[in-house]
Amino acid sequence: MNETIFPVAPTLGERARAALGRRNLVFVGLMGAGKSAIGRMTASQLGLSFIDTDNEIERVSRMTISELFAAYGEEEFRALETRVIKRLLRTGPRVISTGGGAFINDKTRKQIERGGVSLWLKADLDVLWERVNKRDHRPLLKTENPRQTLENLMNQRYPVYALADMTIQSRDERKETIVKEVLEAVIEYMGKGSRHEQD
Ligand SMILES: Nc1ncnc2c1ncn2[C@@H]1O[C@H](COP(=O)(O)OP(=O)(O)OP(=O)(O)O)[C@@H](O)[C@H]1O
Ligand SMILES: O=C(O)C1=C[C@@H](O)[C@@H](O)[C@H](O)C1
Ligand SMILES: [Mg+2]
Repeated sequence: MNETIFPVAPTLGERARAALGRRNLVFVGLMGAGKSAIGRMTASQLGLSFIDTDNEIERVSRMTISELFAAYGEEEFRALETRVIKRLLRTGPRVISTGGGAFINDKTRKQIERGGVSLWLKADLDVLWERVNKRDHRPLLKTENPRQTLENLMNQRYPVYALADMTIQSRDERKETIVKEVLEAVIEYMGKGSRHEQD
């Protein structure tokens, strides 16, 4: 019997994986933007491993983020975060979801610029608040008016997150849809005159 073999078109994930090459894909953005949830699903589509820097920091320090802030303060936490991210970028490629403040730190942001392509998951205050107000494990939001604190962080940080290579709006939409947009953005960014084109 004659068998006809049809060429199989690569999936969106496979095309994005090829476009990414040896680069890490690094998710940045505020608490609740979806970096962990969308990052994990994106990694699975790309066939890459996934790591969340907050989880990795908790693993290596054997302390929770809240405990680290309480025991050593934010500055020490940032120094640890910088070290952890540097190591993760060196041993990729992988998908890395960063803690909300990582990209704001100049040193960490420069590392990410060198070792990865960055994607800002941008979200409105209402979306973020809806997602973060259910849990109280975030030390920076342990204030009298956490919604206002979140808004202040948006005002301070959004100009810096805007330096990321790509931006995708995180909104009340199925996670699968956001992941698809992420993969399309990677293909477009890596293909069209990105600063990583020659890598
Ligand atoms: N598109 C979406 N639709 C519905 N829920 C979402 C969507 N994206 C994320 N979420 C949910 O919002 C919550 C916050 O998301 P996630 O933990 O991924 O945010 P994060 O950016 O990693 O926050 P943090 O910086 O605090 O770790 C989670 O419960 C997640 O499942
Ligand atoms: O936005 C921030 O500065 C933070 C976000 C979290 O992911 C944690 O990294 C920590 O709570 C600090
Ligand atoms: Mg997270």
